[in-house]
This record gives sequence, structure tokens and C-alpha cells, in this order.
Amino acid sequence: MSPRPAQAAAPGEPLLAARDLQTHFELRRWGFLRTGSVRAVDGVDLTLDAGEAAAVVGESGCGKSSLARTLLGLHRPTGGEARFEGQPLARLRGAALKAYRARVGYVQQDPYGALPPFMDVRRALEEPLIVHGVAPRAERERRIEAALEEVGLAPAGEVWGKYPHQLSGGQQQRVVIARALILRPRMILADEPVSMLDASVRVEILELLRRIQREHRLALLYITHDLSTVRHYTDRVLVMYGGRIVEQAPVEALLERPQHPYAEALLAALADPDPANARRERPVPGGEPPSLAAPPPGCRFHPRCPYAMAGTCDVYDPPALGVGEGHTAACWLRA
Ligand SMILES: Nc1ncnc2c1ncn2[C@@H]1O[C@H](COP(=O)(O)OP(=O)(O)OP(=O)(O)O)[C@@H](O)[C@H]1O
Repeated sequence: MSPRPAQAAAPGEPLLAARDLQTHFELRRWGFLRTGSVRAVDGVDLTLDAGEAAAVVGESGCGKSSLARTLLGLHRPTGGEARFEGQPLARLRGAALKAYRARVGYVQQDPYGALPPFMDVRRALEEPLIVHGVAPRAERERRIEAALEEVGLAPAGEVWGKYPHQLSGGQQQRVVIARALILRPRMILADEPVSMLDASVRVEILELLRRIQREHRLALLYITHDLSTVRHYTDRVLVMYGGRIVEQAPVEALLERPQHPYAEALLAALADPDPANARRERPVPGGEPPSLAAPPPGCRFHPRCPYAMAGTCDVYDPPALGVGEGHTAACWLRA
């Protein structure tokens, strides 16, 4: 696959930038009575540079997938802004939205669900090329072959007549990655790309994504609930809690010197050396994640935080405070 030439972006401008991004879902009773909203994404600030790999890590229900879907243009933000190559996503319509989708490859959690069961591999990969007007047919075939080789499914001729049910989970996810690459995107958004795969193939798929990201200088946003998978595959980590980013840092800094008590608790849970706990799903950390329909006042983590300071953490919302090079934590302990 030859890399797409870099778009002329304003100097110093990140490829992707979100500022105070919000995606709230309205709750309705009997389909019409508005009874409130779920603040799935509630004031997210993030940036991603061209060629950079970052992970968004957080527990189930913290808003990771809603953030991913908003960044893909699948949910319209209800507040704030996200820009890709300087263009506000909310204003993209029609052809501009189609062009944006070609520039962002999407790898989702369930590869089997992502691939239409009635399409063989070749059709599944050819369809985005046809939709985006890539012609002639020989060029499409060349690209399909190159994409399959890129993801380790070679020779392509042995795979492209197969249907999803004839492939293993790992092979299916490789096809999904090939499809995400086929339009030569500038960014890959991978939402829990290995959580439904056998443990034996998870590392292979993460290594593949990292290699492709590096070789083609793609940006990668890797969404995961599993902090143990970020070290070798990303440059930077953003920790999400209650619809917000509570800490972000270069990967080594986050794993060695977490500054937010939530990130600290996630790490402590990882480091549990007791083999009896290795297979046990534990709430991380203890206590319930906040309701995003009625989040607690002040810091959203304060009801679970062992260091919460009454009169501060339960009243005032902490801003992202600089705690090191490229490292911020939204915690009053760091003020
Ligand atoms: N389309 C929707 N309509 C209403 N509520 C939604 C919608 N999508 C997500 N939510 C709610 O938003 C909150 C965040 O969900 P989201 O799926 O983004 O979290 P997540 O961190 O990705 O969790 P998981 O890993 O379990 O998918 C949840 O309370 C969820 O029920």
C-alpha cells in the first residue's frame, strides 16, 4: 500500500482535535416525553498528531464508544467541536462527509459483525473502492491484493473467495483491518479491536496495527478497557472516566507515574500478582462507575476516590492540570 500524501495542514495543527466535545443522548419516556439525557461524552479535549498512536482507556460505560462514533461522524456532537485536518466535523455533509470517512479507517470490536456474511472477502474489500469511485477494476484488484498482503493474508488468491464464516476470528479481523486501509486513510480508529478475539491472537493483531501505523505514518486511536495492552502499541494514553478525559500522558509516564487516582487504581489492579485473581473480572477500582444520566457534582471520581477532600472534590470540577511534559491530570490533589 502506498501512503496517501499528507494533506496540507496548518503548521503545528494536530490531525484531529476535539475541544469540549459533547455527545448527549436524550432519554424519553413513551418515545416523546423528554426525561433527561445521558452525557456519554461530556467535555472531551484531545488531540492526535499525524503518525501518532494514542489509546483511550476506561471502564465499560465511560463513553469510549460514543467518543469513537462521534469522531467517526456517526453521532453528531451536541456541543463543543472536533476538527480533522482543520475542518469541523459537524459541518461535514454529503461529499465532504464521504471524503472524511475515506480518510478515517474504522476497526470495530466484532469482526464477524463487521463483515457482511453474504459477501466474500474480495467483495467486502471492493465495495468501499467502488463507493469511492476507484477504477478501473484492475486497479481495485491491485489494491485488494496489496491490502490483504499488508495484513498478512497472502497469497491473496487463497483468501478472497472466502466468506466470513470460513475464516477464523483473527483472519476476520485482518480482513476488517485490510478494509480500513483500502482507501489509504490518514487515521485508523480501532474500537476494542481485540476484545472479542482469542487471547492467542490478540497480540498478533495489536502488533499488526502498530506496524501498519508506523510504516504508513498513520494516526491511530485505539479504544480499550484494558490498560495492559497499551504499552507496546501506543505513544500516548488518555484515561477516560465518566464521559471525560481525566488524565493524559506519554505511555511510559502514565504507566510509571500515574497522577490521577483513577489511573492509579487501574494500574494497581493490573499489577495484582495473585494468580487466583488472574481470571476474575473485578470492578476496577472498587465501587460503581458514575451514572452518566446524573453524574455526581464536583469531580466525577470523588465517590470512589480514597483521597477525596470534602468541600473541594465533591463541589468543584477539577480542570486538566499540567503535571509534566505532555502530561495532564484533572485532579485537585495536583493543584
Ligand atoms: N445511542 C445511544 N442512546 C442512548 N444512550 C446511549 C447510546 N449510546 C450509548 N449510550 C449510553 O452512553 C453511555 C456510554 O456508553 P458507551 O458505549 O459509549 O461506553 P463504553 O465506554 O464504550 O462502554 P462499552 O465498552 O461497554 O461499550 C452508556 O450509559 C450507554 O448506555
